[in-house]
Amino acid sequence: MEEVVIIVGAGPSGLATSACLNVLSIPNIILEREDCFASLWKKRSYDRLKLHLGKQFCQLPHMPYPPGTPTFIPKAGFLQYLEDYVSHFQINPRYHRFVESASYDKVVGKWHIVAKNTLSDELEVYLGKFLVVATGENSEGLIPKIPGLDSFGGEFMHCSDYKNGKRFTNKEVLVVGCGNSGMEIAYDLWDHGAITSIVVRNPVHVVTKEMVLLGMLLLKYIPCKVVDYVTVSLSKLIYGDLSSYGLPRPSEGPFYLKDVTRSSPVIDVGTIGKIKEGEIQVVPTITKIEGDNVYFSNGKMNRFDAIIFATGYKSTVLKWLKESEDLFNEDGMPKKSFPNHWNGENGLYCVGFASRGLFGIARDAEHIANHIRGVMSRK
Ligand SMILES: Cc1cc2nc3c(=O)[nH]c(=O)nc-3n(C[C@H](O)[C@H](O)[C@H](O)COP(=O)(O)OP(=O)(O)OC[C@H]3O[C@@H](n4cnc5c(N)ncnc54)[C@H](O)[C@@H]3O)c2cc1C
Ligand SMILES: NC(=O)C1=CN([C@@H]2O[C@H](COP(=O)(O)OP(=O)(O)OC[C@H]3O[C@@H](n4cnc5c(N)ncnc54)[C@H](OP(=O)(O)O)[C@@H]3O)[C@@H](O)[C@H]2O)C=CC1
Ligand SMILES: O=C(O)C(=O)Cc1c[nH]c2ccccc12
Repeated sequence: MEEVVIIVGAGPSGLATSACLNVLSIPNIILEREDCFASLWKKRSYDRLKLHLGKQFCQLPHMPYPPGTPTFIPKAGFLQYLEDYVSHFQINPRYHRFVESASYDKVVGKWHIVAKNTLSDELEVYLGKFLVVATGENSEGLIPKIPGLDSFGGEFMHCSDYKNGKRFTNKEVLVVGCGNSGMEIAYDLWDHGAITSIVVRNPVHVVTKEMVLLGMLLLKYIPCKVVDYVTVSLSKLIYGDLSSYGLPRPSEGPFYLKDVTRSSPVIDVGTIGKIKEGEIQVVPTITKIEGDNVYFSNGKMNRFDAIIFATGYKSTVLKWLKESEDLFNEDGMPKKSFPNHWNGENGLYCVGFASRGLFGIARDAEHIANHIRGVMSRK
């Protein structure tokens, strides 16, 4: 099958790119390994998830949210928006297509893509002048290697498999990782009556969603240093010094760190209050696991029924994309820094790899579609 543009992945990134190309009347197809679009949101995220950035930072190109949409949109509202987006722009991803390899054929000047049809188990070949990688920064969950994890007697899972705390009532549960997933899942577990602990191994910024919204608006007019000063001051005012609870603040500011290290500040959903009340325990790094017992770097030990690893994700693009040295590093993330991260050679692009959430995705998609139009009009 031959197409002008082949997009791999039907998450918000793939959908946004397809919409921008459709608006420019540039033919394109999306190949998606799952049976639906936005599979991360539909299948691999917990029930209580809400968008944590204000709606103005979460819209895809060419379609604002309808009037009356709340500032912070729940998962179901975001999925409804995507449903409307897909039907409005007549996007029809090809589902059950697991892309296994993509390489550039210099002789014919086209990308040669092999996808497994997971329904028929047959391999299909697609040819495209342009290839857009939209498989995301969260393609696979990361579980760290911890000595003795294999011996753990209870249940353990990555947070992408966690839905809610219903079956953990009265169970001793350890959450590993204090990013936004870990912190919110710890709250959800507590809310369902689990005896909850969370591993925090490094300093972390704690903010409210309103502070992030204010910060994002201010960043348009004021230098990052000043915005960070305002944000940290507000955080100190609201949360105080959390180091005695095991949550010291980093010395660098939250927006600076987001920019430089890609790590997001924790947007508190109530977890901090529960930590202060002693309802959720903060524990340091795990040193080893023996059976049901987990040992920590402070020499203490506790038994747990379950462990939820909220320890981040990885990109899987290097598993299938050959000859991508100019665009991706060995972690499958862009080599070039923002804002020049999205454009490779031979018609190769990536969308959604700038760790800038949905507004970063919208920006990449528009750049890519316009660039493809430019290349096509020069030929
Ligand atoms: C829990 C969570 C909450 C988030 N909340 C927000 C938020 O509130 N606001 C915000 O701005 N950002 C948020 N983000 C960040 C980001 O906006 C989302 O992760 C977003 O879904 C990324 O979109 P994407 O299309 O790049 O990747 P994904 O949504 O991960 O989509 C990638 C798609 O590619 C498919 N795929 C992968 N490999 C292959 C292959 N080999 N062949 C075919 N298909 C493949 C996957 O099945 C998937 O459907 C959140 C991230 C997470 C993990
Ligand atoms: N809309 C929303 O409400 C939500 C948004 N998100 C977003 O999704 C993305 C992914 O978030 P998330 O899933 O939290 O992943 P992150 O990568 O943001 O966080 C991973 C966390 O795990 C910790 N960690 C990693 N390895 C270990 C280890 N071996 N032992 C202890 N701790 C460890 C990291 O700590 P360290 O810093 O020490 O490496 C970090 O705190 C982020 O951009 C986030 O903002 C996620 C959830 C909800
Ligand atoms: O959910 C995330 O972490 C995102 O990538 C969205 C985002 C972009 N810039 C930010 C700054 C503070 C918190 C979240 C984000």
